Amino acid sequence: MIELRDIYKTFERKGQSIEALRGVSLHVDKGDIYGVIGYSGAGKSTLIRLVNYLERPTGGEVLVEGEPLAEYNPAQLRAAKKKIGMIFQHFNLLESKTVFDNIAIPLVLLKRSKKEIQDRVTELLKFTGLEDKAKSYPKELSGGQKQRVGIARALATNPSILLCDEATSALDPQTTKSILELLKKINKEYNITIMIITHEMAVIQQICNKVAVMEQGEIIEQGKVLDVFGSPHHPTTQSFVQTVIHNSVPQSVLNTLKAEPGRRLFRLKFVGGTASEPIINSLIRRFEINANILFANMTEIQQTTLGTMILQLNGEHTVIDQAAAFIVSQGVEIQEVEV
Ligand SMILES: Nc1ncnc2c1ncn2[C@@H]1O[C@H](COP(=O)(O)OP(=O)(O)OP(=O)(O)O)[C@@H](O)[C@H]1O
Repeated sequence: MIELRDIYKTFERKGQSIEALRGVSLHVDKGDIYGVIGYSGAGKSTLIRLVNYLERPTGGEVLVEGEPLAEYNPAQLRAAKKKIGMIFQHFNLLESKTVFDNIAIPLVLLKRSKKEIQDRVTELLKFTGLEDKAKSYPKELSGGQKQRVGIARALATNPSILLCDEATSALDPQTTKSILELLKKINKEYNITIMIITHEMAVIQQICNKVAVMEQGEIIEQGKVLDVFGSPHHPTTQSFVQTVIHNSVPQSVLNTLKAEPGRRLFRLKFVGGTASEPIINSLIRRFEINANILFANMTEIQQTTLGTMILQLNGEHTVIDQAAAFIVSQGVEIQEVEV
């Protein structure tokens, strides 16, 4: 659907070269909600702007639905771009036009008939929950409503891809949630593939099925959201994941544990069904150990429960080893934490 092959992008400014992207490859399948996350300056905006050819790569290939955009003449490129809608952090609405007219802009540019424009805009106003705002001006709308207008405008030409550039960064958490729900609905009901860039892991958690983590122009980790959240490898990914899944033991607790020899600490990870199994109960019944749950947390990602637990086990060394092996046999990942 969208393929970036070994993309390089260098900006030249005041005699200086800035390498915004360095060998980025990624593949977005039809139906994906693909999230790209990274700190400021990682290269996310540059990357998403390459997909609809607002930027051209210095090296590498961009394929959208198999089409090599670099080889297209301007007319072909315009036709290809019709399949791609885009929404922005600051909405980019025309203040002098009503909501209806803002949504109609892409259709007017394509010289569609009045009737067609009326029908399509009316449908989109309904879909985005803006029926009563058709005659309002952007300055009369809340941030969430403005973004709904931006979304309706992006959908006007029936695109197959929707690109979202920090679409919820200017919104409060509740409004963010409702906009993300709308994006999910667009993905499901209109079967539109979505690519979203963000610096908030909560956005990835709420709607994406796949994620790529960027740092300094490179993708440092990518995969299914559940896999990346469950086992983040790179320290930057780990720190993003920690913003939504708190699984580290506070230093003050670690300090008290140091004074207790013979006790060992483990981090457990439960995925899906194992999260609801009474494993700790079985553990205490089977082995001569004491178990102390220091921390436990459950998160839902892609309709799957991901649980983490910090468990302190007290008993004989070999018995604790057996208990740990039992936990593994129950399909739970376990890792000893050094204190
Ligand atoms: N038009 C440009 N001219 C020169 N340098 C640019 C240009 N656009 C981006 N850059 C540089 O490329 C790098 C990546 O920028 P980019 O905006 O893609 O990052 P980002 O991850 O989207 O960051 P942010 O979240 O702050 O927007 C930065 O060092 C930036 O200064």
